[in-house]
Amino acid sequence: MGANRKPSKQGSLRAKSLSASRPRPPRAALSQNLSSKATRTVIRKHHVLQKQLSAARASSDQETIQRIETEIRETGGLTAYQNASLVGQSNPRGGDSSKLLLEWLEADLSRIGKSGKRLRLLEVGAIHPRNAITVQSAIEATRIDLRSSHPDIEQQDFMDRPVPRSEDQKFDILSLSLVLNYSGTPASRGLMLARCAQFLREDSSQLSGQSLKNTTVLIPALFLVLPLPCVTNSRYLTLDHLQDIMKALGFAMTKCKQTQKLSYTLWQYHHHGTRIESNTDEGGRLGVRSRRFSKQELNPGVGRNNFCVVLE
Ligand SMILES: C[S@@+](CC[C@H](N)C(=O)[O-])C[C@H]1O[C@@H](n2cnc3c(N)ncnc32)[C@H](O)[C@@H]1O
Repeated sequence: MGANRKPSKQGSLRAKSLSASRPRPPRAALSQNLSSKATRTVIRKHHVLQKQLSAARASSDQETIQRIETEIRETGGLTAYQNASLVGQSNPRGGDSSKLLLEWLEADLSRIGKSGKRLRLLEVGAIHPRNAITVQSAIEATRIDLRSSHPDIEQQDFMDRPVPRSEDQKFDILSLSLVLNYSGTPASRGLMLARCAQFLREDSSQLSGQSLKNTTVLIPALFLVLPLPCVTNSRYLTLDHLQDIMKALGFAMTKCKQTQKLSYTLWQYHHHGTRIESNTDEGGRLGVRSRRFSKQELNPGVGRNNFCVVLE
């Protein structure tokens, strides 16, 4: 599917909470005594506590920080959250989101595969080391997560990962599937998106061994998966607004798919975003200023959620 600024479900007035967007768990989960209701409760509770923790940290409220940290521990912490999320990666729920990423990148992958080279991919928020990407020989994957459940997953906060200093250390593909919505504040989400740009190669065309100009090339690319209500039922974010933010960071949306629960998008990185705009001061001197996106009510109404991304 090609880029589509207004997919059919965009702007739907049906009120949906973010937690309702979590896909239902498979039978296997039920046999592990993790009912669909329990799964949703664990995920929702963890998100609420993370958000409260971010707010408490922002105001340096030590007492509240300690209380919330204790509550997170007592409710099973990141381990319980990841287990509940793993249920969502199973086939009955729609499965592993990386399958769609590979489908979208099929042409690029086949070209790269023929050249004998490999694309570098960074998967942020990898709760499991095996997914569709594992069996794709044209991809060399690096996996990170706040909590690693396997030796093939590096335990690391993406926000603390050192920014690559050379093009060689950068990636052709970044995957953030259900990770941006984990970030607790609008500003931290903006920072996370801005950070993605710093990890992507400015030009992936050298990989094919020949010029890729005049062909459909989607890399370097960011694969972003969000719960659908983040972009269809938020007071502060729409897909159009997200595209404006991403454009300022140097990204253009090339693919978009929306299911009942999730929004999948692919963004090609163009390196020169509009975030830094040239301007002149009163004396006519040329300077630069950073383009800002603040919290702005775009979609008023009851029953909406408050998911928001700002660029400060
Ligand atoms: C809901 S799970 C998503 C897992 C998987 N990507 C999927 O699509 O099903 C979110 C994961 O992202 C991880 N995560 C959130 N923020 C992160 C960050 N800043 N750096 C690394 N991992 C992060 C969490 O620890 C959690 O394991």
